[in-house]
Amino acid sequence: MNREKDAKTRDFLEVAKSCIKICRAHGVPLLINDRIDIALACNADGVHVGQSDIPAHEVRRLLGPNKIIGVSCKTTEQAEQAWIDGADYIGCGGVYPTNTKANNLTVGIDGLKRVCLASKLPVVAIGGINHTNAAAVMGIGIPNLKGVAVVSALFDRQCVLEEASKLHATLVEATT
Ligand SMILES: Cc1ncc(COP(=O)(O)OP(=O)(O)O)c(N)n1
Ligand SMILES: Cc1ncsc1CCOP(=O)(O)O
Repeated sequence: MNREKDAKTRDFLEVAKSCIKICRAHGVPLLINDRIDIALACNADGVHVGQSDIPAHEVRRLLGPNKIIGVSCKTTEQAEQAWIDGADYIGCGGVYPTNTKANNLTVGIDGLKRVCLASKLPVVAIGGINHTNAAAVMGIGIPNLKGVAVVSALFDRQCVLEEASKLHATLVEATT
């Protein structure tokens, strides 16, 4: 996921194009946060939108049937709408408090469970997740909870690679 909240459009596109090259080389899909124009310009694999961004049904109309669309949902009603709008997955959170996103309501593990149970879509948990609590999140044991998304657990640390390995090991243990 390429999430650039303050970048100039041209700079964002350059970063996205660099990310696409790396992702393609490793067989990893790249989604762009919020920006359909950037996703189209760099031929990304999809877009993730929040509740105050362009509605997912418009994203689907613009990107066509083959791109991946994710929608942030905190409630069962939003999850239902994401399904109707043609989303491919739901991002649900913040599961725990986070400093990464201002004024972000924390839904907790209970909110995450409600959204998972209300939808047929795969769900990714987000917000305050790191290698110390990822096992507890995945441990709720609801089949359509497919993973976690993190920002500060990797990028607010000294070594991204080391933190990614720790988180990866935790997730492998929690899900096998
Ligand atoms: C998997 C996943 N979930 C949620 C988000 C956040 O998207 P959004 O609600 O649009 O919030 P901002 O990132 O724009 O602040 C995400 N990017 N990925
Ligand atoms: C983008 C977003 N949406 C819900 S919480 C969040 C930020 C998650 O960041 P972190 O992993 O640093 O808590």
